[in-house]
Amino acid sequence: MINFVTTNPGKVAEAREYLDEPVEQLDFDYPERQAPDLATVAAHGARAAYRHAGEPVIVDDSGLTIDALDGFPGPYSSYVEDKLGIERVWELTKRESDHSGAFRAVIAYCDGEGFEATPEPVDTERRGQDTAADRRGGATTDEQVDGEGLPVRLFTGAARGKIVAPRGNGGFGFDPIFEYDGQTYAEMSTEEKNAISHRGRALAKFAEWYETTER
Ligand SMILES: O=c1[nH]c(=O)c2ncn([C@@H]3O[C@H](COP(=O)(O)OP(=O)(O)OP(=O)(O)O)[C@@H](O)[C@H]3O)c2[nH]1
Repeated sequence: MINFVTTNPGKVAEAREYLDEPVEQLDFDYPERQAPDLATVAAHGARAAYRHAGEPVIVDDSGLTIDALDGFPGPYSSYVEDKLGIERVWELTKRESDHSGAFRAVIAYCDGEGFEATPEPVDTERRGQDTAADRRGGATTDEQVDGEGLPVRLFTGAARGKIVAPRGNGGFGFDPIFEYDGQTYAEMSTEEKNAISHRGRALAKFAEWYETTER
């Protein structure tokens, strides 16, 4: 059983669809650290979530980056969704000539144990927001991320697409304004979205590692 610590049931639904292992949602709003990269936020969150749960956990920190807006809203996606809403994010993007953007997800696993440091290859598909912490990928130690004393393993995924006027009723968050290969995420089934999405790609890497690693 995997404890997915998140307040977002949309993330859990995708993980359940993807992973063979049962996924339990632990609805705990861990304190989110403000940082310019998702990896730092996810690693910090996984430590806090592990301390809260006392059992192995995963957390996901994800966000939308819009190229013409210099990667906005990035790690602040949740806040921007809450305060501006997706319609206004589309309005901001509409004025620009370049509508391209990317979704990125970092899944962080923490079980209080150490890992061998074997960095994973990084997605080549993304642009902008590619910080040193992101590039490191793979196993991290506290010193490598933020010196808080618990090792965390990171799995990243990215999908590039286009910001469009809202379409579709499925999914959650920014799904209606993110188009990949002619369809918005909100027009796809969970299965279709998982096959190509940022989270699906991160989940694939996590699943491969989780299923083949003795813990
Ligand atoms: O349309 C979307 N399709 C996706 O696949 C997706 N993945 C993430 N997001 C949005 O990006 C922010 C993440 O913020 P976030 O990682 O802090 O999560 P959150 O605040 O929703 O929950 P929690 O896990 O932190 O409790 C939130 O605004 C999410 O709605 C998505 N939007």
